[in-house]
Amino acid sequence: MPRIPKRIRLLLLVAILLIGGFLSTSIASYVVSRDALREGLISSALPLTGDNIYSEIQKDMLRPVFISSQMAHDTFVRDWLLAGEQDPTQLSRFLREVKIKNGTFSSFLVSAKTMRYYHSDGILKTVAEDDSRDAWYFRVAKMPQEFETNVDPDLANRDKMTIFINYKIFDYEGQFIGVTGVGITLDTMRHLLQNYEARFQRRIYFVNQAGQVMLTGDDQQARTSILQQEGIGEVAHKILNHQTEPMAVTYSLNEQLVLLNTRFIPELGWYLIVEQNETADLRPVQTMFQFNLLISALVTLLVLFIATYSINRSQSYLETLAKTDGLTRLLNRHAFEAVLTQKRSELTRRQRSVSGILIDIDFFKQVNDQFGHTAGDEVLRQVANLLRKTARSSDTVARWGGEEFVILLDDCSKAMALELAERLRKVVAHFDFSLPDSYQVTISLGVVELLQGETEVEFFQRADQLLYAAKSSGRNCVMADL
Ligand SMILES: Nc1nc2c(ncn2[C@@H]2O[C@H](COP(=O)(O)OP(=O)(O)OP(=O)(O)O)[C@@H](O)[C@H]2O)c(=O)[nH]1
Repeated sequence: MPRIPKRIRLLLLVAILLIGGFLSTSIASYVVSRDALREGLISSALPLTGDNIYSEIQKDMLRPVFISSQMAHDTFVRDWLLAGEQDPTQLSRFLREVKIKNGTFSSFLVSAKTMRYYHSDGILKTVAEDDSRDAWYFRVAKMPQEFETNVDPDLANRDKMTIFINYKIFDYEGQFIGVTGVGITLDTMRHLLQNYEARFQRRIYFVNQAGQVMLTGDDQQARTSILQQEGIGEVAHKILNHQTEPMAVTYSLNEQLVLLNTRFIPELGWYLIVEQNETADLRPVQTMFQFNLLISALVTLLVLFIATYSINRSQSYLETLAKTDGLTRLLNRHAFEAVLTQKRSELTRRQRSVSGILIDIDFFKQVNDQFGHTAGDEVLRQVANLLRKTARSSDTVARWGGEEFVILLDDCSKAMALELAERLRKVVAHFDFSLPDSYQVTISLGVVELLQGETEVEFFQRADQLLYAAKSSGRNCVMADL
């Protein structure tokens, strides 16, 4: 397996740390927000809707109870019953008045003596104990409490589902003499549900104790049982077996979570169900999550870009530092050797000449001794500058060590190298180094051409010998082999 460079490994590590960090905080904040939202819906929003609807229902139910109570205590009603139900039109008129005045759907009275069922248009029927549709009357006649609320189809109104307030009538001695009351349709409640559904984007409906859907905001909705419905069917038993406190239940439908709050409404004998699919509410949280991820990705890219840029910069700075001679800013010996190695390998592949010039400042010790080390350093810097300026840009100029320099001339014959060496010698010899007593610095040079198969050591040995020869010949001169 190829080794991954350290720099790439570092960048990978930074990327993994950033992505890991960002991902974990984004996911954690998403989960916290989602749970808080879910918790808010379950523990407060949905129960609150249930509470509101329940209190509105109670409010709506109180008025008919009050009207029914007044009817049951009306002296005309009681006197009319006790007088033997003489003129039914009188009672029908009374019932019609109540109905119109209070805007109820129907009004009725059943006499305990004659078993006649009166309504606003006259006598509807005679109730019979064996008729299941009249069972309500016999239940009310026997019940201990004064009134009840009952939901039944209205016989007088094409069997429309109606909430009846059944109020018992007693004579002045407290004897039971009949049942009266009013019926209100479920339309008011349906409007209530529609209103809440539109306002809160929640589904609100009633089911009876057998699980059958009794009333929804939408009139057309099928009256199926929740026991048979997909999703809610799983929790239907739990809902229908609970009649005390409001209860929160969740179920999933089409891979989405539905949050549900249910409460039993004793006045109706129905369960009020408020449910909400959390997906719509979660959308802003999901959008925020996606936005977080986008920002994280951008920040990660930016950090990686800055890190790559800084690493590259500091790396190239270190590389330059490692290759450069601190005093003269020329290449150092180590870097020069690398260039020479490369040129040698190229030489074997391509037919071209590579030459070298070894340069030494004459009597440099004297410069140091006479003018001090600082002046000596300045001379080194100036000689380096002269070499750099005079050589071609393709030539490699380096400080070989101490007061010695070397130039590698690519694609350059010995003759051309000799020419350059001579030019260098003259440039230095004529340069004003601004030393006291008009002291003139000179250089000696040895010129060699790199031979095929020659080692670096051999190459430098030959150059060194020529330089030595130049020194021996009186300095300030160039020596090249034959
Ligand atoms: N100021 C300064 N002096 C240096 C530096 N490096 C080497 N030298 C000095 O350069 C001098 C070289 O002296 P030698 O090798 O005796 O040669 P030379 O005096 O130049 O005499 P020839 O080479 O025979 O002409 C020594 O005194 C070193 O201390 C440097 O970086 N700065």
